[in-house]
Amino acid sequence: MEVVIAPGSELGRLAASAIEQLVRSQPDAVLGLATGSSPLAVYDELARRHTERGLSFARTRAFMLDEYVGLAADHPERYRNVIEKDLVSRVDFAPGAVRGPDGLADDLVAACADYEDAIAAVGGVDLQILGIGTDGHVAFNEPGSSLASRTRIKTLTRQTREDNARFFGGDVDQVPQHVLTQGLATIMSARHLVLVATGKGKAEAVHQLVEGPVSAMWPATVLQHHPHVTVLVDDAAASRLQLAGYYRETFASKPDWQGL
Ligand SMILES: N[C@@H]1[C@@H](O)[C@H](O)[C@@H](COP(=O)(O)O)O[C@@H]1O
Repeated sequence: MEVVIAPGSELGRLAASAIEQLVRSQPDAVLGLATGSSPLAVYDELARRHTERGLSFARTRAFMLDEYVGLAADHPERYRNVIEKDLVSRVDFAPGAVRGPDGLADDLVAACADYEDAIAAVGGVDLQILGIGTDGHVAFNEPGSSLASRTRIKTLTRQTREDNARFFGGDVDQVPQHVLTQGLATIMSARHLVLVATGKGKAEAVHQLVEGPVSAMWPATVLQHHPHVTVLVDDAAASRLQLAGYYRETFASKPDWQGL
């Protein structure tokens, strides 16, 4: 696991560079997209590179991590609509190239299985962008999630609904209780995981993710078993890391050509 501690403004550029390198060398790459505030700087930077440098996603496919169950098709907080606004509408993905779990399906269990099949059918995700919840969830894999889980229905914790209430006018009761989410094993199948976390509120989750014991109580800790993980954090999110000095030194002495 590589930990990079850098100013918030730099984190988006680092993640975007990893994506640019992948997409330029492999235009039909498969990306994994996350919603939430953490990846926004990455998406802003990708949109800028698309406009200014001609970075194209015309042959790239993408899969989203998760979706609320039951939000109307035109609800602004439906993750499919959020990613459309934050990234898809600003670059040049082909129609239908970006997919998410169908939180409006009549048969949610079948929709989860179909989603797993769709990811497998394109050969899996090459680079997955991730955020992390204050309770250590990734996607919507809440504490207690099986470390071997696949895409399925989950019930959100009160904590996550309170954290996400800011997107629903501050009203926690408007945040759906149920979601469809890629499982931890689904996420672990991606070839490169790039997790972005900023702010003091994420410091304990980041400490557990990088330095804690692997446990379903902090679902993100399963990433310690993945061979290629990049954790991009600002100073505040890094503030509880015990080996912060070592991570800083390691990154400072890394040759440029190595990439993330
Ligand atoms: N399902 C999403 C996660 O994918 C995201 O990583 C997390 C953190 O969100 P944010 O980046 O807004 O703090 O919360 C949400 O619940």
